[in-house]
Amino acid sequence: MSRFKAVIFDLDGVITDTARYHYLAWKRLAETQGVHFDEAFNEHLKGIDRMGSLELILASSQRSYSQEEKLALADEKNEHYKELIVTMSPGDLLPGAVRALDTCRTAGLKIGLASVSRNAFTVLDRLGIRGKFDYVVDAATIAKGKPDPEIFLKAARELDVPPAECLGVEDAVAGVAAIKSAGMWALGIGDPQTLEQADAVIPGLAQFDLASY
Ligand SMILES: O=P(O)(O)OC[C@H]1O[C@@H](O)[C@H](O)[C@@H](O)[C@@H]1O
Ligand SMILES: [Mg+2]
Repeated sequence: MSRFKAVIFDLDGVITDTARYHYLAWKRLAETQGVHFDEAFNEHLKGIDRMGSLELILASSQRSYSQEEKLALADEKNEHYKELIVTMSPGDLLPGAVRALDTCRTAGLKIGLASVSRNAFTVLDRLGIRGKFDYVVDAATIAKGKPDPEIFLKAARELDVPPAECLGVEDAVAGVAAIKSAGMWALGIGDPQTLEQADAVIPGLAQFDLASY
């Protein structure tokens, strides 16, 4: 038995290691603009939507950019990202991901996906797990990205479960903040010091233990 009625998962960095591909694509883009980019800076971009991430990168640039130039740079990054994910397959599911989803299903919980990535449906299809979700938020319908709670609240509403009975799972600082401001219980994936706002933190879904939350 679980005290939750729904579990809402993030995708990138939780279910599959696309966080790595976003990192590589942003790093290349940043370097073409003369902006230094490393893992520490990337940590601030996790969970942030495409244009928001670009703004953070360009804030360190010497020059200013028109809106048209920004859209072109965002497209360039996305084309590179799409090249990186083209070979993805079910073999790219992170350890424990399918078991975690199946555990929630067996326990009778509803399962949602709250990713701000506009590539989320493509990634789910490549991983072969789209059918495991009761509801997947379409990032294109979200006005405010994480850390705003909008995406998690939308998932809860569509799943017809009150936020207080939802467990959110996230690898990003902005994502954990979004879960908490949605009034949900937050399970962090990664480093407890980085994800200090989470209610509990595990290294990965291989350690997911629904009964203990
Ligand atoms: O560019 P996309 O695929 O719409 O992704 C937007 C964001 O999606 C999030 O899931 C990632 O953590 C971010 O790194 C990424 O920028
Ligand atoms: Mg993530």
